[in-house]
Amino acid sequence: MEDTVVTRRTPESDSGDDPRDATVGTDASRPRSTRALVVEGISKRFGSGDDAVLAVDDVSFAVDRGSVVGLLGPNGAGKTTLIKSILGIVFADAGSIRIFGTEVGDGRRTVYADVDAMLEGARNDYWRLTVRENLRYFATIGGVDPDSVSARHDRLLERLDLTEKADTPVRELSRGMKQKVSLASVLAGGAELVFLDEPTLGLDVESSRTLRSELRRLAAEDGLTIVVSSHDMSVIEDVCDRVVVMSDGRIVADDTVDALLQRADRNTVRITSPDLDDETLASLRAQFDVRGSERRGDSVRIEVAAAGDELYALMDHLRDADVALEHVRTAEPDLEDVFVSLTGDANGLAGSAAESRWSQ
Ligand SMILES: Nc1ncnc2c1ncn2[C@@H]1O[C@H](COP(=O)(O)OP(=O)(O)OP(=O)(O)O)[C@@H](O)[C@H]1O
Repeated sequence: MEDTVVTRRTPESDSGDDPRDATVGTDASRPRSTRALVVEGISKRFGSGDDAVLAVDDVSFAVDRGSVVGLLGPNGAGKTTLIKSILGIVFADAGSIRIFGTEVGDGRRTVYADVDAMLEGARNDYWRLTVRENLRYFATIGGVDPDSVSARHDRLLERLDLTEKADTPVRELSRGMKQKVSLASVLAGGAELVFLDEPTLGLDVESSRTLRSELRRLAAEDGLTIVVSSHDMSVIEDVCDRVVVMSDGRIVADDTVDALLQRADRNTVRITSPDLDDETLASLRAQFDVRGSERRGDSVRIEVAAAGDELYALMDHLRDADVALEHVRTAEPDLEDVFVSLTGDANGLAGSAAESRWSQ
């Protein structure tokens, strides 16, 4: 199980001895870094010569304790390589990583004591063991006496709607339930920093909602620090305080969800009409920011980004061109718009998320 980090952090390893890590001194002998994670100048190249791929290119960012940070990027942007570098599964070529103030990479596995991960939407749970046995197992290999955290396990099972299945072998569960067991297992040992790659993959709407609210609660009430990677923008928008966007191995944005949304300050208008012929479309494109057009039966549907006055001008233009408006809808900009404008990638997104705002 390469994604299971098993060692315990020792008091001396939590020294927070780098001045760049702010510390809070609840106990003078054991200052706690307010940074759960500091990544500086990480680079990783795979292969050599013409076949070389610079998967991660001089990446730096930091994550505060108790915050939820989203890691976004199109396929191949370098997210998994970055997370694996942080976890010590992949060895970076350059840069440094500090976890709770302690440098990774000097052989001290203890730095990973309070870190755990669910990679690529799954975890190697033991399918022959029951749900509760899995939680106890992962607590044990995390260095925790499972009896001492049984109340925590009960709460996790309850929050994730798994109580009724607590004594059922994992192999008998649905895919969505297995996914929730994976998450519960990651949290079973009391890790303080967790990496979740596509945590809602395969979950139905209700389970996804439950899991999102549980992640928010764990961060807000238990001080858990979460780095979550997903192609589903609605998950990121819902759960994360901050978003780090990667493209071609580099960070192209690192900001709060609200600040990122403000970058996309223009609404999108979706207009359907049978009169949107090639000539009219060309005149619209010359004057407005037409984001797309699509034939739908006898009509054409276009999407145009337009703010206040632009919207009036667009409507005037359509009236002057005798374009009958069959259907008009506007949508607020969302994280997907920001993502596409930052990375130029509209394909790596969850289709349902891309369409959902039009039905709101
Ligand atoms: N072990 C490897 N050997 C060679 N190339 C690799 C290896 N792992 C990743 N890469 C390459 O590094 C780049 C970044 O891949 P990575 O898996 O980190 O991206 P990602 O953002 O996680 O993508 P996805 O969203 O598809 O999971 C890609 O071009 C990928 O092909």
